[in-house]
Amino acid sequence: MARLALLRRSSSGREGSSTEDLVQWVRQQGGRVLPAVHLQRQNARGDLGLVATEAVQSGESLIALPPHIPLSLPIDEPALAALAQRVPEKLWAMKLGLKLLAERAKKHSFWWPYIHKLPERFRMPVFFSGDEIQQLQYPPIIHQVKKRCEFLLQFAAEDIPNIIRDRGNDKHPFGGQQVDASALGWAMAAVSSRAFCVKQSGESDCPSLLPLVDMCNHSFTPTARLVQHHTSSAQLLPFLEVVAQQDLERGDALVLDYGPLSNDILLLDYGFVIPNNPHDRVELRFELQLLEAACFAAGLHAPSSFTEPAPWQHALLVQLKLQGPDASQMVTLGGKDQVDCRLLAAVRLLYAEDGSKIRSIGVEMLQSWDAPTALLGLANECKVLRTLVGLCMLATAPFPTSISEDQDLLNQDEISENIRLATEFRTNKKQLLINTISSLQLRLQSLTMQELVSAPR
Ligand SMILES: C[S@@+](CC[C@H](N)C(=O)[O-])C[C@H]1O[C@@H](n2cnc3c(N)ncnc32)[C@H](O)[C@@H]1O
Repeated sequence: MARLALLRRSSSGREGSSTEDLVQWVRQQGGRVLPAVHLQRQNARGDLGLVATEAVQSGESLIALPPHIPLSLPIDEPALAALAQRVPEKLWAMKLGLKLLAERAKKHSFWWPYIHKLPERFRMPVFFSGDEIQQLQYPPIIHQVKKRCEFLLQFAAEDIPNIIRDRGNDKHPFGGQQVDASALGWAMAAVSSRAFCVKQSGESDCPSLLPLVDMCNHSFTPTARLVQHHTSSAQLLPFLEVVAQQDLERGDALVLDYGPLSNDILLLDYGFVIPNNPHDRVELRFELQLLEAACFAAGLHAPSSFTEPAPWQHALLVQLKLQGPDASQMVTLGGKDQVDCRLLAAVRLLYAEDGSKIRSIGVEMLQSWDAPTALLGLANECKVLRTLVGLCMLATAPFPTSISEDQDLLNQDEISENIRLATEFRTNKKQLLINTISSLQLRLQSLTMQELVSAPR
């Protein structure tokens, strides 16, 4: 796969300028920034973040933006709008990214003080080399990264030249400047890692870049929150506000919760991962052959239903949308519930001898761990748990390195940032599977105890 060259920008960028410029610009534009709020460099890489330099009380307004400051859709220029229409809906960040690129190309863009403060490089895996992408070791994410790279390369090589040819050079969407796959990748990464969903006047949600607010880093235990006020554009303040979520001490970071995001999304869209992320999962495609292999891995004999489900079992798998024309076969391992509820129900029903009990308890209940006793009997539930453990073991197979090998690599100072990120990503996935195996085994132990207690003497 072709590597996207790192973007070179003509301006001096964020490294050459004061962190106060952006705060001053927001104030000049009618925004409010509490004097205690400061933009600071976080590390040698030049990453920025907001901190409180004095104590702040919970509920205090930290930043307030008027409605004209956010950079958001729609796109007014026809050539750019036509280009944005060619972007698939799920790559929404690219649509706003096109507008960001067009503004960056303008000599006197209103948003220049903001654009100039954006990072020059991003750490998302679309900027990795082919080998670094392979180091992620997790097929679903490798697939997504390759698709994004292909899109960027194709959009730069075909869609942009086609629009310029159709519309003429005088209506060039980027003011005559050449935009290659690397520049597109920069814009998509800038938007995906910084845009917030904001309600527009028509009440529809719209991704928007919020200058200064987007200098808040992420935490699942945030110290601040974003509040949107309903205001007409005639009213100046406040439109969007960052409010202290708790009392802040001098030196506390202003961190927002970006949402319940998995490490897949954090890596692809933000270029970082969170260890023990409660929203992370491992994805699998539901296939009976895989479940059969999981039985064997768990040392169980797979009943014939695993190769040929009875008609009533097939009907229930269709109802769970794991088989049939409307099937969506992606299921997950990990998280609070340990496994996808549809997967739990499927394994339970495949081990059941007849459908009468399931009909009485209902397919909803079959998907839940909440029943006080084993739903279809202790023997059934033990086999279900062992099969799910076997499935987790199989899910570790695509990872060629062990967690301890990953740790050894992470302990080396000289590894590149990309390899470090890829290794952190894959080791977290493996840890998630190990945690899931432990939780399932704990359930199994407690069931075995119940079985012993209830067994006739
Ligand atoms: C909305 S921006 C926040 C400001 C950013 N630090 C900057 O220098 O412009 C989001 C980016 O900040 C970084 N970031 C935010 N929260 C982070 C976290 N908890 N751990 C690591 N990086 C984080 C990531 O690079 C992410 O793409």
